Amino acid sequence: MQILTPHVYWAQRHGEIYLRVELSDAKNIDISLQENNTLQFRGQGHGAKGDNEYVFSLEFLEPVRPEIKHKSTQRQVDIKIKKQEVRWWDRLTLQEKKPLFLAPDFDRWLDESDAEMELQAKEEEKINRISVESRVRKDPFLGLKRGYLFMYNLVQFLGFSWIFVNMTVRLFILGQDSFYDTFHTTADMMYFCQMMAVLEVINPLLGLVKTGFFPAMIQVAGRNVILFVIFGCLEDMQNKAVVFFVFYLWSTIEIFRYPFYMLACIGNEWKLLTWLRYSIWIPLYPLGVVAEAVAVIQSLPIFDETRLFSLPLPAVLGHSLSFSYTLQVYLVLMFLGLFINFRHLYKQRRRRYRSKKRKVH
Ligand SMILES: CCCCCCCCCCCCC[C@@H](O)CC(=O)SCCNC(=O)CCNC(=O)[C@H](O)C(C)(C)COP(=O)(O)OP(=O)(O)OC[C@H]1O[C@@H](n2cnc3c(N)ncnc32)[C@H](O)[C@@H]1OP(=O)(O)O
Repeated sequence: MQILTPHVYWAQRHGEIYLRVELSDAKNIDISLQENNTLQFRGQGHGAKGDNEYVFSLEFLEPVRPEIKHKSTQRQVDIKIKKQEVRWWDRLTLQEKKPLFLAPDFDRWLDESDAEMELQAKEEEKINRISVESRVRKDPFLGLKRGYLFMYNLVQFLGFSWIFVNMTVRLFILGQDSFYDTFHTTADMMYFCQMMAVLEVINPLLGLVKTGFFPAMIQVAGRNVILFVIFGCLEDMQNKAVVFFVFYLWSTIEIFRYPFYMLACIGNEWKLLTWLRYSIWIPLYPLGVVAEAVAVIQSLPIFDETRLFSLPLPAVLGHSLSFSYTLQVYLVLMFLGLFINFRHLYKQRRRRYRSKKRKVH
């Protein structure tokens, strides 16, 4: 039997070296690490020169640990060696000239920065796993909390779906005429959903969800001002077309957001739904704010006329201060709120897609 050298392919990570020896059906494999940090391989199998005994040795650039793992498959022998120190090597062998039988393993090859990202992702995954495990262990009410959130999201989903379907069907049947009685046909359900939405401000305070308190507060307070003060208190506003646009924009986002949360509660994800949840706010949010601003502007003369919620003033300053002035300040706050929440949602979107990308590597 001739003694030959097999083709060997290599790749590294910060902590390990991977060797792939092109030897199929290998047997009598003997791998050892010599004192001079040299790996000796001997084995019989089918290589480039047919069935033979194949041998090679590699003196590593830096010290490696003596425990060497290997696995022989029908196609190859995989060897995993741990580096003594976790760091990137410039090359594999001490001798600068690469042995002829050695080549990079492009199936496993990563350059240093990619390997660093992989390492970071693994580390993050480990930390996440540990924190999830410790949360599960520490929190005996986790099941109850998830159940509550699931039910909350389900109820909101059903509520907003009802509004959305109702408005869509009416739009198809009645056309533009449906704009003017949106409030009378859907307001009760919208009142219910928006009252329930107050829980979205309470949930982060109780630590039930990771949402920021301020973005949730801006969102819920902003909508409730429009629904309960502008539409709810002014009958003249209730049959305006703007109600249709406001309700339609609100319910369009929510029929995707709540099912997304429901799936998250049961540890599931549907990629298309995730994309919709983290994308359609981009056109909808500014449109929603514009629709709400139109509603506020349309309500200003009505508040001036009816003097509803006007602030009594001392006689020298006039009769009373119309609520429309408060609403003009609110109009400015609305665009500030738009800016804060747009930035928040943009960050949430980036966070979601950045961590997803890392997981893929
Ligand atoms: C200071 C005084 C202010 C007074 C107000 C003055 C200004 C008001 C102006 C307001 C303008 C509002 C305009 C608006 O009404 C117009 C519209 O809505 S138009 C329609 C489009 N709208 C939208 O797209 C907004 C929809 N709303 C939201 O997205 C949220 O309400 C918001 C708080 C803005 C952001 O949500 P969140 O921070 O929660 O982001 P995530 O969805 O990524 O969630 C973070 C993690 O928490 C988990 N989570 C959150 N909620 C739940 C839940 N209910 N159940 C289960 N899990 C939940 C979620 O899964 C995420 O977890 P992970 O990171 O692990 O994935």
